[in-house]
Amino acid sequence: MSFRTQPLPPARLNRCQLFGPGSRESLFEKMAKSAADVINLDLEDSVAPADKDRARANIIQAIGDIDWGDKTLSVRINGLDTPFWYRDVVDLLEQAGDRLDQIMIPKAGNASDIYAVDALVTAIERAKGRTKRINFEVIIESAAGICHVEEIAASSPRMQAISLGAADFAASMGMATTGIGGTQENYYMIREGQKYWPDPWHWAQTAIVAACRTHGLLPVDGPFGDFSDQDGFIAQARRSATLGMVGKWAIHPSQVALANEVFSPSEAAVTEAREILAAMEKAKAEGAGATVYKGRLVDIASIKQAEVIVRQAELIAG
Ligand SMILES: CC(C)(COP(=O)(O)OP(=O)(O)OC[C@H]1O[C@@H](n2cnc3c(N)ncnc32)[C@H](O)[C@@H]1OP(=O)(O)O)[C@@H](O)C(=O)NCCC(=O)NCCSC(=O)C[C@H](O)C(=O)O
Ligand SMILES: [Mg+2]
Repeated sequence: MSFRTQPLPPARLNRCQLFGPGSRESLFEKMAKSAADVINLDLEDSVAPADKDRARANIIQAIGDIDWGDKTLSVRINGLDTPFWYRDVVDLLEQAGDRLDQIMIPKAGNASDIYAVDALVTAIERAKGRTKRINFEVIIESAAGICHVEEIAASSPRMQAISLGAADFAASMGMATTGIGGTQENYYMIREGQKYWPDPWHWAQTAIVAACRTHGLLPVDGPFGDFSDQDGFIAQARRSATLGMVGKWAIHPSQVALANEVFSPSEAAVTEAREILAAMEKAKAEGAGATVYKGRLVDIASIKQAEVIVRQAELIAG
């Protein structure tokens, strides 16, 4: 164990990030009224090139006009490989009000990408006297991004969260699929004639979780494209939660409640976590570092595991 203690991530809910194209302003009020913790207004891939200017103007207007409640409000800018991203940053930082919390940087390939956006944001904040710091969230969705995920996580004090973008990630990796997240038909094992489908996203998710946990960020699972497949969404979200991710994107309103449900610990889980903490308090008072709870070992590491669940429950309770 390093002598450095692992930093805690930002103490805010991030169970569901609801996306909507900046060019569909009729969706904005509905997004604001949804039960998502984070709203992502999109300037990137859900907006056609010809609509970029209009989408930017819509978003800047909506940031000030709409009551976003206590949600985290984020705008996804265009990638650094496009001619659009600098105008996104300049217009947002010069014209949008203080309600904007975060910029999402897509297709990050290395720490220098974040540095470039940070330099521009910092200059505009100073020039315009913006006192509220704009935070960053990043999407890992390329081979370069996953190779450099740890340096990206460490790249700026503005960093709050990293998501996996399964669609662009699959394309960049040359994966033989057009599915966005979830089980992939041809990714299977055979044992005694039975097919079994492992999770092709597992390793990338785990790398993101490790980088985020090392640097005190929120690891988030990205989109699940087939919004008619609720069971598929839940299965993917449960796997992500088990691996340490704190939430998942919704690309349709029908996915919001599913994400909130999966990433909120159940009453039974919270009760059990509190019971483990109580059992360990008792053990400590008796001079023991381990004890038995419901027939199984619990020890000092179990305290930390239980605290993860209790902390999340406390955040939800407000
Ligand atoms: C996917 C959609 C295009 C579907 O839109 P639509 O056909 O209008 O859906 P429905 O008719 O089923 O809508 C039912 C009602 O819900 C409202 N609605 C629809 N979408 C949203 C939304 N995003 N937020 C809030 N409300 C929404 C409709 O207006 C209907 O309302 P009503 O008539 O009052 O009943 C659309 O959902 C959509 O555009 N989704 C977001 C797409 C997006 O932002 N994509 C970008 C993120 S994913 C990505 O980029 C990939 C990633 O980067 C990677 O690489 O993996
Ligand atoms: Mg993408």
